[in-house]
Parts: sequence; structure tokens; C-alpha cells
Amino acid sequence: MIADVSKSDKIVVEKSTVPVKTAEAIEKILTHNSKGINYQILSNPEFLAEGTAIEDLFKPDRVLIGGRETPEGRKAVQALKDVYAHWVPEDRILTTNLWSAELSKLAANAFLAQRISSVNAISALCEATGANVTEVAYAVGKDTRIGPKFLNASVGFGGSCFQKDILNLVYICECNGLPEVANYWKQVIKINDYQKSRFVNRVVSSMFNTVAGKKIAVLGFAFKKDTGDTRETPAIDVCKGLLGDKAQISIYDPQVTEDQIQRDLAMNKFDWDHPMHLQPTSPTAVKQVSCVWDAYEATKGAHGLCILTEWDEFKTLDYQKIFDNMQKPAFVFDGRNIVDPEKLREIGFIVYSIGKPLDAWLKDMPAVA
Ligand SMILES: NC(=O)C1=CN([C@@H]2O[C@H](COP(=O)(O)OP(=O)(O)OC[C@H]3O[C@@H](n4cnc5c(N)ncnc54)[C@H](O)[C@@H]3O)[C@@H](O)[C@H]2O)C=CC1
Ligand SMILES: O=C(O)[C@H]1O[C@H](OP(=O)(O)OP(=O)(O)OC[C@H]2O[C@@H](n3ccc(=O)[nH]c3=O)[C@H](O)[C@@H]2O)[C@H](O)[C@@H](O)[C@@H]1O
Repeated sequence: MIADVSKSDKIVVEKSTVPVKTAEAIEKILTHNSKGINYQILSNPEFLAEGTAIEDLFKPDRVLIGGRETPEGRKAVQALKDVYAHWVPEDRILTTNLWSAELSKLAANAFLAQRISSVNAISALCEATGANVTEVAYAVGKDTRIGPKFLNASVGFGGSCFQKDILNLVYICECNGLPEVANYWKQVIKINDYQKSRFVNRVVSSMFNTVAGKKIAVLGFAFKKDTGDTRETPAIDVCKGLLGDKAQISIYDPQVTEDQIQRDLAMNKFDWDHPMHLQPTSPTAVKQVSCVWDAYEATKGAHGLCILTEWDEFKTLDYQKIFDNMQKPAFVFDGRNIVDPEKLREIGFIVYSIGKPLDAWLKDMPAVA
């Protein structure tokens, strides 16, 4: 398409996260259709995160531009650098060769996801030993070589990119004859899957080894707060796990629509990556799932409540009111460590917080149902 409409030399910029060597494929296609026009392909991966996109755009940690190491390539890199120089300090604009730029984006996402899987792996050990994952993460993160960010234990990471990008990295390693490296990165996803099923097991085993016919309130469905995006959200796996044991689920998320939730729960794994026009227009509603527009409504008459997204409003709910309207014993399973377990225990809840010392009730129950 670019070749069809171009009338003068062009710089083509890759912003998407792509397999290493994609620029080469683009270059070949454009060159073969060029009609005498010259193209320079640059890799300029996007590092913004959802929920903080504008801030990330205005104040990026770094901007990365990769290009061909030829005079024309360097000129194209400089042209794009000049655009960013309008608002990004020069020392934050990094220039590299094309393949380094493409690979750096995959590597950055893999490192970020690896940190979460690392702290989540430690959270399982904390529960087994009486350590507190928040204290451990704080102590570990105080080492300036490690740093404090991205060490929040959770029910698992989600979002459209981490899993996709790691699988991309794994595929590239396998294609390049590096199975050991591929297996190393695969483990980050395996731990993420383990964390989600571990959470479901905790819910089921705590509630007398079954949630069949029990009402479970789910607070939060988006993959993180401040977005309505549900792609690869851990809530999908947790809800499917609970539905597998025949729970009745009542979901409240401030941003996600009922239609989206039903669509997500009706879809097979990885179908999220299919364009909307290939998805069923009216998916069969999952009958045991209801979606409500209020946390109090979701928890009314519930046997247990699961917090799956760290929305700020969940921190300030009236948990006494929630407790009064729930079945007893009333359970809270905090998949984001946003509530104070001690305060909730004082109210009367049985509380499970990821990676925190278990209360007496949970200690007596097997970790796996
Ligand atoms: N969403 C985010 O916060 C960030 C996304 N990225 C990267 O940006 C890219 C786009 O991400 P999103 O906008 O979130 O995805 P998206 O799913 O909203 O948009 C992707 C678009 O590509 C189209 N598409 C998919 N396969 C195609 C194909 N084979 N041929 C032509 N078009 C195709 C889809 O129909 C869709 O319109 C991805 O590579 C992602 O990794 C990078 C940083 C942040
Ligand atoms: O390539 C992309 O699309 C983007 O992917 C991530 O951004 P995003 O997925 O929007 O959100 P994150 O803030 O990274 O969170 C991802 C997941 O990890 C979880 N998470 C994050 C941090 C943490 O400490 N613990 C944790 O469980 C979040 O809840 C969420 O489910 C990266 O942070 C961006 O730099 C990158 O540009």
C-alpha cells in the first residue's frame, strides 16, 4: 500500500512490537515494488503502558531508534531523532542498529514479565513459610541493582503484550536453534499460568473443596486498573477455573462492559488476538455469570469475593457493609494485595492475600483442592 501511493523517497517507521528481522521483510517488499523510490525502514518501538500512555509519551524513560548502518540509514535515524528532540532530552534518545531496536522491545517486555513471575514464584514460597511477599519484595528492591518497581505480587500478569511478546521471543529462539534459551523464557509464562491456577485452587480449597452452586463476587475484570482492556486478563482464567467447578459468578468492573466479559468467557484461549470482525457477534452468554454495576450488588449474598484488578475504588469500599450482606463464613481472596488483611479479619472475614502469612483457617486447608 505504501509503495502504491508513494511519489517520493520515504522513511517507514515500525512502531509495533515485531519479530526481529521484520524490517528486512518490509524492506524487501517495498524495494520490489518501489518504482524507483528509496525506502528507509526504521525500528522505533513503542514503550508506553496502558493507563499511563500520555505521561509515557511526554516523559519517556528512553526513545529507541534503530536503522541501517549506511549513510542513508543514519540520515533517516537523524530525521526521526529530530522529531523527538522537540520534547525528549537528547540523552534519552538511543540509536542502534535495526535488529537491536527490534529485539530490545521484546527483551524489555520479557524482563518486565520475568520480574512479575519471579516475585509471584516467591509469593508461593512465602505462603508456605510464613514470610510476607510485600516485605520480601521491599527488601529485595532496596538493592539499587534490582530496584523497587514492578515487584508487586499478583494473581498474574495480563495484557495483550507480555505473553505475546515472550512467545514471540521463544519462537525466534527456537528458529535460531536456541532451545535452552527458548525454555528459559517459556518458564516466565508457565509461572504466570501456575499463579492463576494456584489462586483458583486456594479459593476452592478454602471453601470446603468446592464452589459448586456458591456465589462468588469478582471485583475487577480488566488486566490492570485505569483501563477497560481485558486482553489476556488473569480474570478470564480465574473465572473459567471457578466456572469449571460450577460456581455462580457475579462480576463488577468499573470499565468493562457485560458484553465484553461474556465474549471473553465464551472465547477459547488466544482467540482474543483475532480481529473483532472474526469474533462471534452475539456470543452465547455464560449462564452462571452475571455482570452488575456496583461492588455491593456483586457481593450481596455471596459466599466469597475475589479482587482481580487493583482499582482504587476497591480500597475504600465499606467492607463492614459487604460482610453484613454476605453468607458466612465470608471469604476475601485478594489477588492484588490492595486490602488490609488484618482490618478485614477484625470485621470477621477469612482473608487470603497473595504471598502473605495465611490465617488459621487457610493453614488447615490443603493448598490444592
Ligand atoms: N496496547 C499497548 O499499550 C501497546 C501496544 N504496543 C504494540 O503495538 C501494536 C499494536 O497494539 P494494539 O494497538 O494494542 O493492538 P490492536 O489489537 O488494538 O491493534 C492491532 C491492529 O492490527 C490489525 N491486524 C492484526 N493482524 C493483522 C494482519 N495480519 N494484517 C493486518 N492487520 C492486522 C488488527 O485488526 C488491529 O486493528 C502491537 O505490536 C503491540 O505489541 C506497544 C506498546 C504499547
Ligand atoms: O508492549 C506493550 O504493550 C507494553 O506492555 C507493558 O504495558 P502494559 O501491558 O500496558 O501494562 P503493565 O503496567 O506493564 O502491566 C502488565 C501486567 O502486569 C501486571 N503487573 C505489573 C506490575 C507488577 O508489579 N505486578 C503485576 O502483576 C499488571 O497488573 C498487568 O496485568 C509494558 O509495561 C510497556 O512498557 C509496554 O510498552
